[in-house]
Amino acid sequence: STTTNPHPLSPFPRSQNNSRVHRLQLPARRLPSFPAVAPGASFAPLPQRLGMASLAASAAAAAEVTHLTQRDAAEIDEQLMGPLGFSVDQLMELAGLSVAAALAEVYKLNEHARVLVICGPGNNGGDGLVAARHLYHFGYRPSICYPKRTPKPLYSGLVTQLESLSIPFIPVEDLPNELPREFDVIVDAMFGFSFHGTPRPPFDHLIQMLVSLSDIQNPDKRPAIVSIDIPSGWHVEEGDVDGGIKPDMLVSLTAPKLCAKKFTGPHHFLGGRFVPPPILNKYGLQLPPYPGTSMCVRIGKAPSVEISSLRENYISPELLESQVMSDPFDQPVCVSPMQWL
Ligand SMILES: NC(=O)C1=CN([C@@H]2O[C@H](COP(=O)(O)OP(=O)(O)OC[C@H]3O[C@@H](n4cnc5c(N)ncnc54)[C@H](O)[C@@H]3O)[C@@H](O)[C@H]2O)[C@H](O)CC1
Ligand SMILES: [K+]
Repeated sequence: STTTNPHPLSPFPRSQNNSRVHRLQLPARRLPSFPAVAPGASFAPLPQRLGMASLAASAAAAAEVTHLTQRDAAEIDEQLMGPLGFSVDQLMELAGLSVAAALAEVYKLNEHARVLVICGPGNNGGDGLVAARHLYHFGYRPSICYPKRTPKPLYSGLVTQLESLSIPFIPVEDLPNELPREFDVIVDAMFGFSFHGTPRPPFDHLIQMLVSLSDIQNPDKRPAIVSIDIPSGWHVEEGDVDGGIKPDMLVSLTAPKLCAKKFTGPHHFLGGRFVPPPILNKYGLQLPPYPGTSMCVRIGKAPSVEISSLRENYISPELLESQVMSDPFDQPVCVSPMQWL
């Protein structure tokens, strides 16, 4: 045999005949162990091929999506970036792309081009920087507020990339008083699952600013707030315990954290389509399947679609996202919106 000894950190155990077994086994933390994942399918626990009749079952299953503790979220991150071979840059790129894709699904370019991304000092802020770059390439006009920059090559590289696109960085003290007039969407990328305690300056002020915005009742008179992974300032497990931000949209990454159970806004999405079976199995994750090649999937029920919006833009997907199956030949029968007109 030409095989050599495995690297000491190799995740692949030797099989008896001394060849590498390309299946990483992490010790199970929890009971459930799901059947093998079908090739090309993201997640085994939910039915991979849902017909029209099983849409109700799908909605019910959405209610059973796994919610992670703060500790498990951090542990999964460590395993992805340790024995599972990912780099932080890779995961952040996919996380940020998921956020941009989810935002673009809900807040269409023609009405929501002006996006302010407020970035914190950690990886949640990094996700925001990546999302801003993708939004730019989707045609949006992002601006960034990044008051506490992290002096690591990953972050300075992301800043350089954004500067090369002439994306404005707005110092916190120069943020316009009249945010609703200046922006259509605000992305909250301040804190994710490592947040603890109460926010320190200048984030206390920035969070208060978003709280005041979410107090404006008429959604047409204020920018929509999109939180990445955790609504910043919320307790990662308890949720909004202190009159915090009420985002319109939450994009959970990898899996929702416990605080997401308290999210009552209209748009909850899951992103971070990179979770491999060893993590799914070890943590017994129940997650919805991603449709087709999408980087994000809606969790829970979509708000009802207005016929007028379909008439305006009839080439939009004809199905609610939650109805779209991963297999293009397995879509439920749908009446074209043009036939309704
Ligand atoms: N596997 C995944 O799902 C991935 C998710 N990603 C994103 O990363 C964040 C978690 O990133 P992390 O760097 O661990 O932490 P945070 O961004 O939450 O912030 C840490 C940062 O904040 C400071 N801090 C903590 N508490 C406070 C406070 N009360 N006041 C002020 N500052 C505070 C702390 O000192 C640190 O500097 C996750 O949520 C996802 O968004 C990855 O991008 C990809 C993998
Ligand atoms: K956040």
